[in-house]
Amino acid sequence: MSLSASPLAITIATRESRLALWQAEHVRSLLEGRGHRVTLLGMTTLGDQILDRSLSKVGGKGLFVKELELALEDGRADIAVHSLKDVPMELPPGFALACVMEREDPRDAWVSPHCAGLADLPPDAVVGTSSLRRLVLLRAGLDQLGRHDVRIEPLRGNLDTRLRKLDEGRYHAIVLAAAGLKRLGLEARIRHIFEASDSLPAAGQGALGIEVRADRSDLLAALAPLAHQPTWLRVAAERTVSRAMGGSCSMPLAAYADWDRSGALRLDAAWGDPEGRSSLVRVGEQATVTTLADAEVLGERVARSLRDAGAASPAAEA
Ligand SMILES: NCc1[nH]cc(CCC(=O)O)c1CC(=O)O
Repeated sequence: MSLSASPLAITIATRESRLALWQAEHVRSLLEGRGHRVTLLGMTTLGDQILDRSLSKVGGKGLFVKELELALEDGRADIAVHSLKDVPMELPPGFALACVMEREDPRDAWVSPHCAGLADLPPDAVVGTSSLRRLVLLRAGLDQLGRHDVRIEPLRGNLDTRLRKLDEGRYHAIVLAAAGLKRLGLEARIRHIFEASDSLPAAGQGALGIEVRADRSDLLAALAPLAHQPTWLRVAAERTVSRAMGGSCSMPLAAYADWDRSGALRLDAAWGDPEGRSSLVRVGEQATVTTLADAEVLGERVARSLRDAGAASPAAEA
């Protein structure tokens, strides 16, 4: 039995930020290495155009994904490469996640020209971040240090834009995904990487997923060898927590899974009240996980624990 699918001509739909292009090129080279012919189709999505408002206010993650899906639907492209963090928990009918690839560093990074970390910030400092998750986790860390003077301000734009805003002096420090910085060769800008215990990552952070039309069995076969099963199981557990909590990027939710020394999957989750009315809720559980279904059971359990511990779904908040 041959494991290799027959060579295909594959067009990749991609956003045009430097990070998105790096990711698409990465998949291109892996597919070319397996004998496929690959073309890139660059596209600007609504999410890339809206830079002045917080994404959570204008419709969330789907903004980065929808236009690429249209290109798959009408046949202009065959596959779309996504940062899994930006992919909604439920894909629209007719689409499938063909594979999840090996994870880059999933942690958050602290970037600052003058400050080594939270404890090092000058009085009334301003820290930039685009995510509610980072906001509530940073707030909790700052509260622990008694730093009620520090302000956390929104920061939007692609990676280069965010770094430029830091360099212009608008922030003392910013917090970003380490994965993006590392992929673009910007690792030298990282002053500090938060351990998961200090800034629990978002579901899927650092992992890439490839989306196809569900009826393209030729592509499903061609992409299967790019899958990294240990990553897939981790992010399946994480994404289940988000889905069970009704998660979108308007919810300050973290979910992070990793294998422990015994080979079990340990899943941690955190939820914070963006208005700061209640303190951070944090839970964690582990289970033996060998299938996607096992991962989802663990994710459901952790979501239930979060709710039992006081985390609220959007409906309950309204
Ligand atoms: N929300 C934007 C986004 N989507 C994916 C990444 C980084 C890389 C990744 O998680 O794969 C980023 C930037 C960031 O959060 O700083």
